[in-house]
Amino acid sequence: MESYSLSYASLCGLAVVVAGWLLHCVYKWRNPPCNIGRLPPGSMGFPLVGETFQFLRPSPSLDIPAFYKQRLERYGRLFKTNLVGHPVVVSMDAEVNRFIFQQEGKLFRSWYPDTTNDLFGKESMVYYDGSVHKYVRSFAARLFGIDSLRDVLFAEMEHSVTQNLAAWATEPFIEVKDAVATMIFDHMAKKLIGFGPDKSRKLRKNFDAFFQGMVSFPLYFPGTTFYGCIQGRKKLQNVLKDLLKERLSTPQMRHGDFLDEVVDELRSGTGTMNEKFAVDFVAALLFGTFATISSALAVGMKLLSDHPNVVESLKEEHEAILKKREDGRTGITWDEYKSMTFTAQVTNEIVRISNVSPGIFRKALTDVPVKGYTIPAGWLVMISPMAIHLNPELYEDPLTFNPWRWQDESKKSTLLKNFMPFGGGTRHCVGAEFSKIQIAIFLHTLVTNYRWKEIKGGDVQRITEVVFPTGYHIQIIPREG
Ligand code: HEM
Repeated sequence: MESYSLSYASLCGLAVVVAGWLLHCVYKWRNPPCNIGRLPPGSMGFPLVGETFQFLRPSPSLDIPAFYKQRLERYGRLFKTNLVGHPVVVSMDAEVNRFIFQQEGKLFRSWYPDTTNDLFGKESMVYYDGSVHKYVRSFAARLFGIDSLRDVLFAEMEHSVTQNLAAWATEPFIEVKDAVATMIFDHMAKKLIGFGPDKSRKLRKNFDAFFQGMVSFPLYFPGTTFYGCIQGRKKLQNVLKDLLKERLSTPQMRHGDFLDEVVDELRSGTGTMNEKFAVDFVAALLFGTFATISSALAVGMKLLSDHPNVVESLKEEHEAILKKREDGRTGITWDEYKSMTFTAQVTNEIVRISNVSPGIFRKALTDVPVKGYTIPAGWLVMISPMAIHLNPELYEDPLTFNPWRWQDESKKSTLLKNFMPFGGGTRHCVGAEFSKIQIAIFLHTLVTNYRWKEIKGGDVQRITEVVFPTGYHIQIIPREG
């Protein structure tokens, strides 16, 4: 009896110690240390998962999700949280964002959560900084820089858009995001790795679940979104690795694609690029081109369908361009592209509302004071372009698709100052101009030759970018006359 009470007492004692230890851990989790100053307000959520599940909950409309709205009301434009185990300061403050962009490699450096690194590779472009980063950007500019865009890609994009729209017009309907993604992927798979449509479409299947992985919880077992993503990435990497190996073993054979240049670089012996990086780099470019623009254009098509007055103004601009042509030419010139003022305004509105980038991540290299708070060394900062672009103090009536807001010269510079869909500073998006051209050529060819009818789908949700849970299906119809 006595020994029973003793062991019962020890068990109770142990339970108290464990409970105390757990409480201590929870307290430490919820009250992270800050050496100087004070942390921004906010909650670190539950141990291990933080506030990840709240963060991933979509809004059932174009509006900013509740995760941001509630914290904006409670804490203001700068708040702390924990996402997938990382302490993060979320910035919805345009001034703070501009400051962070300018501090790349000084107070902050590019850093992405393990989930993103698992998807894009631990040594992807976002991993490098300083001179290696500069070198990689200049390497990408061989394909996406202004000379290549104007002299090579421009005409190719027009050809690809013309061919695809004509093919879509023979179908009862198309799902916009998927059709645009296929169009861009086919073009880019040819340019980057020399794949024709058959091989390219097989390769793209590996990307299908990929994009969701960027905003999924990193649970790696069969059946989870994250598992599907990583499997897709592995298959993709194997295809690219085998291709690179084959190309390296036959360097004398030229294919007229970007991989030729990668092979030259790897064989040059400068050592700046290695094979592992080359594979991740090409995969990221393949992904970056089609996933981003297809999402933006799907939102763009929905917004245009809902705003026929914008379509009318687009038609006016593009028909005027056709009328001005005196030589019976059919292709768009670079000068014509540069003259598409209203189209540029429409493009701005599409990227402002769609917010394709889920968030821009940086890591504080030291304790950084901002707006009366401290971002401790080692913490992440997540810049949310969406929260800026949908802020009614910066963009009047922000959920309204209004290309004319960009017309007023007196307001334009303020709008542009706060416009950050492509990031900023030394990491400004490599594909920003490519994206704008692709959208302009698409809109030109569409409104001058076709009209369209909504068939099904089109309901939207927003995580940060806008998504269509049941797709968005439209019929493309040739215009008469
Ligand atoms: C609507 C289309 C697009 C949007 C909204 C977009 C957005 C962004 C953003 C916000 C960043 C900054 C990331 C950071 O600072 O950490 C970025 C970087 C980047 N983007 Fe895009 N992007 C788009 C299209 C493209 C395309 C078509 C390409 C293909 C070439 C591309 C390639 C890249 C690359 C390589 C970087 C990394 C730049 C660096 O770290 O220096 N993007 N993009």
